[in-house]
Amino acid sequence: MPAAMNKNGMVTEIHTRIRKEPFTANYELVGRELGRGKFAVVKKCVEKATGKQFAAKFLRKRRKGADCRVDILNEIAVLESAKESPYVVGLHEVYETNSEIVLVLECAAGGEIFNQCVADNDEAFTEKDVVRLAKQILTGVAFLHQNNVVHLDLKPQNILLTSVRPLGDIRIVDFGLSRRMDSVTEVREILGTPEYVAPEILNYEPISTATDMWSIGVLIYVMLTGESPFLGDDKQETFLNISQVNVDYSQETFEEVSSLAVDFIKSLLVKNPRKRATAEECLNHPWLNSHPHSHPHLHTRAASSLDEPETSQSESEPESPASSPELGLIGSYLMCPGKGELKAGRDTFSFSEPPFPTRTEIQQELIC
Ligand SMILES: Nc1ncnc2c1ncn2[C@@H]1O[C@H](COP(=O)(O)OP(=O)(O)OP(=O)(O)O)[C@@H](O)[C@H]1O
Repeated sequence: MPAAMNKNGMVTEIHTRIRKEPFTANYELVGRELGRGKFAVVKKCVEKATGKQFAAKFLRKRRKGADCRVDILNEIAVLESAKESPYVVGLHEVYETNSEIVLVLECAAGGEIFNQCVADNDEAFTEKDVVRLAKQILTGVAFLHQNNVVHLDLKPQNILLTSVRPLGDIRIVDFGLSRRMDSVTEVREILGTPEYVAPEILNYEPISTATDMWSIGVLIYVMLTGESPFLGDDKQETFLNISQVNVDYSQETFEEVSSLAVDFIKSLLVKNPRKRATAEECLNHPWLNSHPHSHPHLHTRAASSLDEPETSQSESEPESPASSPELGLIGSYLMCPGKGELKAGRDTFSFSEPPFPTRTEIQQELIC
């Protein structure tokens, strides 16, 4: 295990200088809030010295009564390790006050791809757009995986665009749940978005880079159809759909979408993580090297079944839920580098149990 990594797979050694002067000495906040998450507010700002625009992410250090500074250091360390990738949001500077850490990030002015996923007009993606953006997402994720980082929260709200018109390039954001996979480590708490989590998360089985690949399968499904493949009427139904890999591949849902695209998604929404395509394998899939027509705009039917996130403009309480309901699993996960041979001894989550299994200790055996 690298020296600066704790047993939860979090890296705490960073190279960026943490500035202690007030953030407002060097930046001016402009315009409206760009977004918010569970513990952060993101606002547009301008660097006084250069006039350049950035996105300032204000992260609270105390969350639910606990000091979470190490989690923020981990997020910074992951951003540092991915700075060579054009598809991972750039980190410019870091500021710290008694209560907050401010990450000054490259501003992705086009916002979340979520907006195009729910669009029902000419703002919606064409299949050609999705092919181009999928290549970028996979190139970014392949870079993370080559560097032994797993994102663990890939969803349309965390894939941003540099511009909307013309359609720009993607930037992957929100490394708050990311972990290093350099050695077998344990993760105790997984907070994610129910619709995007892989079956191994629900079953408390080991996490690997394949866990991200499941989420990419869901993401591409949503980008092409405007529908969320596993979303049920409640969390329990969503979990059941995920666990049973209950996916609708009907022609009606994939109207105007090529069969190569469906084949691509099928290579990712596979229950066994070892049988799921890797990012590298995906990049070689014929769909990504095909040339679908640029029209029509996809899912121009009635708006999709996706939950629209509430983007609150309020300044006050960053802990309020921002997007679709969160998943909160407290468990014990093993993280396995690569696709090692895994043997998990956990009995499967029963859906007669409450929707949030809270088992704290699971015996697992790992043969890598
Ligand atoms: N660099 C950026 N440029 C523009 N908008 C951004 C940027 N970073 C984040 N945002 C916006 O702010 C939102 C919240 O940011 P982020 O997901 O990083 O916060 P978080 O608190 O870690 O979220 P979560 O609760 O999902 O873990 C994003 O979904 C996006 O809409």
